[in-house]
Amino acid sequence: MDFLEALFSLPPLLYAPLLVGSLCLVLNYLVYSRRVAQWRKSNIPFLSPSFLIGHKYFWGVGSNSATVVPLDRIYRENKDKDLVAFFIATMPVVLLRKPALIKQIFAKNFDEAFNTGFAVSRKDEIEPHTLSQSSNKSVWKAHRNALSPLFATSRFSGEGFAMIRHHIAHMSAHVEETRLQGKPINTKEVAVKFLQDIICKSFLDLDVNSYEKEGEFLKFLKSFVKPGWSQLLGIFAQMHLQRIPKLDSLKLITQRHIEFMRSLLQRQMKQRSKNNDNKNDLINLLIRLKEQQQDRKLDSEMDVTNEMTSLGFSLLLGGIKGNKAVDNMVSFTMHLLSLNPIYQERIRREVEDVMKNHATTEFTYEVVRDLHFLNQCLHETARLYPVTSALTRVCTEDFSPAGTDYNFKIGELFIVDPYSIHRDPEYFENPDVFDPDRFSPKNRDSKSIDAFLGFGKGPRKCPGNNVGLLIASTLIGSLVQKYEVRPRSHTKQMDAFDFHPRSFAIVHNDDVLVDLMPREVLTH
Ligand code: HEM
Repeated sequence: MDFLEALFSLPPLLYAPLLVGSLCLVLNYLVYSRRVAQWRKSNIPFLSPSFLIGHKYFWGVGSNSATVVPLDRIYRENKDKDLVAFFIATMPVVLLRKPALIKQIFAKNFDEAFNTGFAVSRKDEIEPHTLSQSSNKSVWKAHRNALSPLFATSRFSGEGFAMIRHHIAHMSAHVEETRLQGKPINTKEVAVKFLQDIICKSFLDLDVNSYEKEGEFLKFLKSFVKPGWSQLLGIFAQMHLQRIPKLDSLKLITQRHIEFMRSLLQRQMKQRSKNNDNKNDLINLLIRLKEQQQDRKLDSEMDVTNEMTSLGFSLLLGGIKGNKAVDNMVSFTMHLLSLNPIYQERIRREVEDVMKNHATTEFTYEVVRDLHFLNQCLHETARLYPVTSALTRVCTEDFSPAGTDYNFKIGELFIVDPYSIHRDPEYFENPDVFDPDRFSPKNRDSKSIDAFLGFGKGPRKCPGNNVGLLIASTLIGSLVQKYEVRPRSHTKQMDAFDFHPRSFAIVHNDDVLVDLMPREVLTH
């Protein structure tokens, strides 16, 4: 009593924070103890929370370490377990360690663990309906089916590749100009521009001309991708406070984004109808959808404008994440090739041989499709530097995976850390070494196939991976054919401490610069 009296005799400015702080401590304690009791009952091994702020390894995240660093430490310290639960701040998570259990939950128990955890308030018009964030299985299924023809790489065969060749010429001119000015090549910048131009043209029929002044659309794209504190907070809030309506500024897709996307799609559709073109892209898909509006029974939660906008965002956000994945893949591969000239030479020989087989001297769809060693290099990069530090699923129904005695309850958040699994010697020999031959058909075994998570797992795995690989192969193949790639900014192989500390994605903290030496000069 004396204590309370003393407390309330303080000025409110002093005692209010003390009261709120104490209340938070009590709430935290309740959250922790309830969940720990549930894990104990469900046979899930767990790590007790450190003093009030979850697991202590995460305390440095965002300031001096990337998310993957604490995840990797927890993964390595719990070798004897299939899975281990702990808290990231007050957020309880279950880290799945074993590929067999991951496959079981992500594929066989798909119906019980469908959500990715980024599901947002169902009241939002657009975000809950985009592919990567969808928490409604029937909408997700319909959208994935509708979009699947757009992810087929055969779309780029024949005349479809002419557009890509046009962008190869554009990119090559830009790279050559930079080189002649004596400057290094910024691999990420080259990849982003190449990709952006191709993805926007092939999906939205939009010429964004990334090499020219940054237009309205590129500014719009950029607003999604900058890793910063607000993005980190937004993602955390999204995973943590799913039922609480979020401030617009913390949403990934804000009202401003929605309005921009709606008017962009309408403009493109109008233009298409006027020109009477028939292309196999998103714009045609939306026109067909609109035509079917009368006789089609739309999901009651959505009208056709919202459905079209969310399809646009599905592609764009997937494409942006994909863009990020592809530009990362390209710049990490260029980094690794710059340190391993022997593999550059093998790519060069492969390009020459494949072109000869196809009786051509230029890149075509068929040439790129047959660059198998280059494809192995890209997979090996995705193994060493997977795009995300956490694949996630949320338990949507109570279940026990077959053959285990774990009982998962609704709301349990599963995370998988591809970086740690990919660097576990149990699945990949000499895991820190860049060795593209481990992905050759001869060397691949079911153990490493199950453990490879570069494109995700189960029905929600990446639908755009082949498009991404095709674009990355075209870019790298055409550069390596002409130039020898030498390291400039990163002269040793990067590890987790070179990653951006405020990004959930595994991205470089600095630009990756290389020098390009023309081969004809070198051979003289
Ligand atoms: C080649 C580089 C790429 C990599 C490494 C990559 C990686 C990934 C990963 C790890 C996921 C999460 C899968 C899971 O949770 O199981 C994902 C999902 C997704 N990706 Fe990609 N991606 C790439 C390219 C692309 C491209 C180019 C696009 C689109 C044009 C794209 C569209 C998507 C979409 C829409 C999803 C969400 C799927 C769903 O939830 O149903 N990706 N990607």
